[in-house]
Amino acid sequence: MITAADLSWRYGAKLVLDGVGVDAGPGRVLGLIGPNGSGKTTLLRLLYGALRSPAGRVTVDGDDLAALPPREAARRLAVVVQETGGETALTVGEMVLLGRGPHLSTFQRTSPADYTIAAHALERVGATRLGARPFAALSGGERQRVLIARALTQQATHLLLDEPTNHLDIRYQHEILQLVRDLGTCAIVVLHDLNLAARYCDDLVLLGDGGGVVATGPTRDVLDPDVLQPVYGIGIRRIELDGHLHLLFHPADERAPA
Ligand SMILES: Nc1ncnc2c1ncn2[C@@H]1O[C@H](COP(=O)(O)OP(=O)(O)OP(=O)(O)O)[C@@H](O)[C@H]1O
Repeated sequence: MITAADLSWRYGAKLVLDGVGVDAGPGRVLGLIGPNGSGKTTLLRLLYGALRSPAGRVTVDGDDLAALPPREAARRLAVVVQETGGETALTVGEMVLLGRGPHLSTFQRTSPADYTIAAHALERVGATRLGARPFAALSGGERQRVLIARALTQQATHLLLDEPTNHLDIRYQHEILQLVRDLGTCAIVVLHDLNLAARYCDDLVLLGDGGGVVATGPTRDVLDPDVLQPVYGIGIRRIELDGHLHLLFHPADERAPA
């Protein structure tokens, strides 16, 4: 469970987040959505402690994140962000094994059990065949899957992901988000694709341009065209198909009749 209240952030004079709260319950997948520049990545960084809000606080299972020793924080929070390790000389297998770091004491070497955990994680993201390749030589989508495998290897109790479907083809977009769901751990995920959010998130936080939360709550409540249209500035229709909610988008000059 991750909760946060009253978070704010400025880049210079620009107020990006103002009094933002987040409530990610145990075993639930919380999506952070909103237009470009609304502060999703900044909020995620506040939630995993890369940035420290001048006010408010973030708690992980009730403990203040700012007070957790780094190793303990890393056992609780696994983070998958964009553009990680592009210049590294590590192989994929070595990269994934780094996820065991928070579980090893200083100078302790990885054990066969650690290798098994890493191999299993690579298998879960469909990347076993990449194990011996240099990480830096992978495509964007392959890298993304390997970084998710590293997060799984970390066996943290919470997972935070920034646009994990970026670079992934349509099959892996669904497979990775289904995997996140199946893990059953508390996850917070920045997503642009509202239809992926509809399918895989239990709850959503919708950020607007003004630095605040426009709507928050169960996914079906937040993905309301009346709520979304003014925020994204595009016509939106909502349909139900095969038991799933889908959104259809219409630029202003093609607005479908209600
Ligand atoms: N290091 C920085 N220095 C100055 N401004 C920044 C910095 N990082 C982000 N910003 C600005 O803060 C605002 C929020 O950025 P952020 O990346 O959090 O938004 P986002 O919702 O994740 O955007 P996107 O959907 O485009 O990825 C943007 O206006 C961005 O230009």
